Amino acid sequence: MHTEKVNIKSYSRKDLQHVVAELGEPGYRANQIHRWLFNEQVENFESMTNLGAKLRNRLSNRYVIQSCSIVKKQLDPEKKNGMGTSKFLVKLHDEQTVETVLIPAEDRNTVCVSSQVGCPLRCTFCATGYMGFTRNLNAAEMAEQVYLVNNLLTATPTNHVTNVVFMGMGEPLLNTSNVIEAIETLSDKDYSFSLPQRKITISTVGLIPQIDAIARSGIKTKLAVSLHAANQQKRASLMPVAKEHTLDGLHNALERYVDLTGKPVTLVYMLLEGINDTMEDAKSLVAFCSGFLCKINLIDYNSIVNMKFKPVETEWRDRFIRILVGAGLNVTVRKSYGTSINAACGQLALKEKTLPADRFIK
Ligand SMILES: C[S@@+](CC[C@H](N)C(=O)[O-])C[C@H]1O[C@@H](n2cnc3c(N)ncnc32)[C@H](O)[C@@H]1O
Ligand code: SF4
Repeated sequence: MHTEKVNIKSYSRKDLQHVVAELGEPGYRANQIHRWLFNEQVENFESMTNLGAKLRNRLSNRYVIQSCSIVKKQLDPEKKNGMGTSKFLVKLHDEQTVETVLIPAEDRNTVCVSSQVGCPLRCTFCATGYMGFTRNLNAAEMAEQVYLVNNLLTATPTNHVTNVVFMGMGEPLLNTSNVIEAIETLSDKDYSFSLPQRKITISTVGLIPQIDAIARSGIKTKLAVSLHAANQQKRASLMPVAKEHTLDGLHNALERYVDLTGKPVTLVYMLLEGINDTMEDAKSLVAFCSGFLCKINLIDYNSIVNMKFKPVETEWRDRFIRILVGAGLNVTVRKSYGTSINAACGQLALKEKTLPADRFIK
């Protein structure tokens, strides 16, 4: 009977322990294999020279090594660090594709990683939400998005990835265990890439049990919560998931998170004209921020073809900011990079695809 070989990269480090145990090998072999796959990034079992010919043969009879690859690049003409904001279409282990974005700045090179093919949460302002959900990415597929971009950057001496944000396609906390595994691989101190966990940010729509799980997990990454409204009714109409993961519940979870980790949370707020931008909305945001350490990151709405939302005028945004700052909050404004190539937040699924009728400008 013909059985298809499994991609060994689809296994977590723990699964690799089972793989070697089944072959009657000692546990340390799992770490050796993991190192060959993710530190040396080898493409065949023959290269795993410290395993012995017999074991290498047995592995290649059962498994294959399949990696992700970049199948399309789009570069923003505005350059920093020799490269502009760049969007990469990355082919996964099974031919599905996701988008990965490089955002170079004066002092850093940030890679925006996708965690799912599509997203099931259907936030009303996000193009990815309209793709529907296909599947979660495994840990290797997330780590490899970073390696692929890093390999391009390191072609230029002294240039490398310095920050990673899980802000690409998908909701990372619907794929928590794989995301944590990817973070552990990217930050493994024995590997040459070895990115400190504090340079990695997980962005979530605000899933309450998963925020608790992240706090308890002991990982040292940063947490960003996409808030976008501090009024329950408004938030639920923008983000359907907020009906179940309510603002009150989220506030309590963030208090617990900060208590346990000692780290502030970034609240991401996208100003949408006539929707969440009134002075009353600013005051609700101030009230939401009491009781736990946080920073506000105001972001611009990146327009999605045919969607009914509009970004606010700069003067209006400044009035909003004055209320927040006046209340003693720490506010930053994120400049949107990459809009000319549809690489900015929420634009990652944007193709020539038509959106449903309720998203058309009325
Ligand atoms: C695409 S999401 C992925 C991470 C996670 N699912 C989340 O929602 O936080 C990353 C960020 O993009 C924001 N976003 C989505 N659509 C946007 C749009 N049209 N303009 C600006 N930001 C958008 C989200 O609210 C979130 O803060
Ligand atoms: S904003 Fe995040 S959670 Fe919402 S649909 Fe987009 S990817 Fe999913």
